[in-house]
Amino acid sequence: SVVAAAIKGHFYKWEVEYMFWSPDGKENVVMGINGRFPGPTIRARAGDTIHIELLNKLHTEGVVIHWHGIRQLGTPWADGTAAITQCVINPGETFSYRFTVDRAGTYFYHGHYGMQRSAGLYGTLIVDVAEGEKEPFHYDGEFDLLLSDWWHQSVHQQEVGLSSIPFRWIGEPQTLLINGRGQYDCSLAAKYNKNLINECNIKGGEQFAPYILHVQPNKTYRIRIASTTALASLNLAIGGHKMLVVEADGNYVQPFLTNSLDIYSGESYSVLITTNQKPNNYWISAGVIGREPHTPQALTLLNYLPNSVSKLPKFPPPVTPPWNDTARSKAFTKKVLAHMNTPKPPKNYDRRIILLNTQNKYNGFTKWAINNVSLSLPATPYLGSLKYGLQGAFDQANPPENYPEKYDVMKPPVNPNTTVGSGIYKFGYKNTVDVILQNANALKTGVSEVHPWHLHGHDFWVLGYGEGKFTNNDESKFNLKNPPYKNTAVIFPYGWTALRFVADNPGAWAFHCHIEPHLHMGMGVVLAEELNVLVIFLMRLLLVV
Ligand SMILES: O=C1O[C@H]([C@@H](O)CO)C(O)=C1O
Repeated sequence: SVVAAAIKGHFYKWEVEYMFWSPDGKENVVMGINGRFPGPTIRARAGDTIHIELLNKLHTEGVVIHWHGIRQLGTPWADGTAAITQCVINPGETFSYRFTVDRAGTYFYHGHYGMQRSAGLYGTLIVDVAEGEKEPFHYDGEFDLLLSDWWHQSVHQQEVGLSSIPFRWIGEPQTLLINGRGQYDCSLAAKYNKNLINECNIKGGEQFAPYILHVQPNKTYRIRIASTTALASLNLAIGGHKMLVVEADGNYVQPFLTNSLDIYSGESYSVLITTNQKPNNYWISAGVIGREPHTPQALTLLNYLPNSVSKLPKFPPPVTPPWNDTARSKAFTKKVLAHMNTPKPPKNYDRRIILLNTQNKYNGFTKWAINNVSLSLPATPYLGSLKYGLQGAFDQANPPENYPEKYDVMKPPVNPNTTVGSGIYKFGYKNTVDVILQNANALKTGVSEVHPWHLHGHDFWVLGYGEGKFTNNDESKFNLKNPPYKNTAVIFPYGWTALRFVADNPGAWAFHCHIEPHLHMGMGVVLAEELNVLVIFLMRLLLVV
């Protein structure tokens, strides 16, 4: 009965529908769950089973939900990726997600069909350590911040723009949101420069009222920060307080102090702060880096009790570092190293795949391609096609594992024409795979963008980052001692990022740029791991039960 109670505790009935909402003070339509935006927070303990019965109440669209950072060990069908692990849930239909959250950490969930994440289909997922276990650090209280970006144009308009000739880019977001709350056309910090922008007239109950962090003096707080932005890379800072970074993507890291935190879409971090400053209020700000910003900072308050929240902090909000200071961003990213108890990477790899990231054209459409293949998802989900051997369901040829040696990553593509395909990379059970993500120049001369790559079903070790074209000599610089163990890693402009993972989770897994419009334009690949092993695993399970 204890077991039954635990399972019952994590049974949720969710209904997804569009609803009117004002995330930033301007009424719009968002995707809500059970009438809420963002969706409800899931909180469980490591080892627990989560069971979500998802009813699609959208009238004309399918839906799925992906549990970002949860590896789905032995449950590939619960990963929630449309056309990869499942058919979309049709309007009026219910689908049951049942999976184990095997490891404590900061995670989130989001739509993984079309651009539904951009439409607001997301929420927080926190896994606490198992009963009787302890975190490797102490804290008195906790806050969870889910960061996102918001456009006033609907995702349908955005999507039509991306797939039109001429191409219409979505542009920069209107507002940055913290826990689904932001302010458009007014600022919480207007008092510092009155002539520039209006002060927000907020009473507290509004949908766009900031989520304020109320703290007691002289305590330690854990702030969990996850980014589900559609586009923006962010830098977050807390006035007057240093942050001790202790977790990244569900794994503990070697703690390090920082004044500000870079966070790319798909990443999550935990930081510890100590409220040992003068008992005033302080600004928490998040601003755009990596792309030229046209969006004001997201703002909220660190409110030292018993101060009123209306007491203005002494200093204006922290200034976001220059968006194009990539040297600073790289230095920050390289500080993220594994905690000593993290699993170590195998010393050698069985297979190395080099993935060239380029922006190209296909019949006049603007696309992103990997080794000159822009991903086009098939009608039948890969997981089923692989299990039942449906050879006609997707391209059977393996996609290329490298790109032409003469390709100049520093220049726009000489031949910008790409191909479109649905082929997959297949791995033997427990193969150690190295992936080199190679960035390049986009279509326009002198432009190379930041792309955060996210892997489903696994964590990978980030063995290194480098400039220009990856060569075999770069391998000698790999960090095999304490590489961070993550599920999302960024590639910097004109650079490469080296990852290693063990293909030990049978299934069909998405691996893609976490920028929503980029994935939609084909910036991803699909990996498949030995499904026969899965059958064996299930048979064993049946024997045990
Ligand atoms: O995919 C993208 O398209 C635009 C630009 O390259 C063309 O308008 C942009 O900034 C992207 O990230």
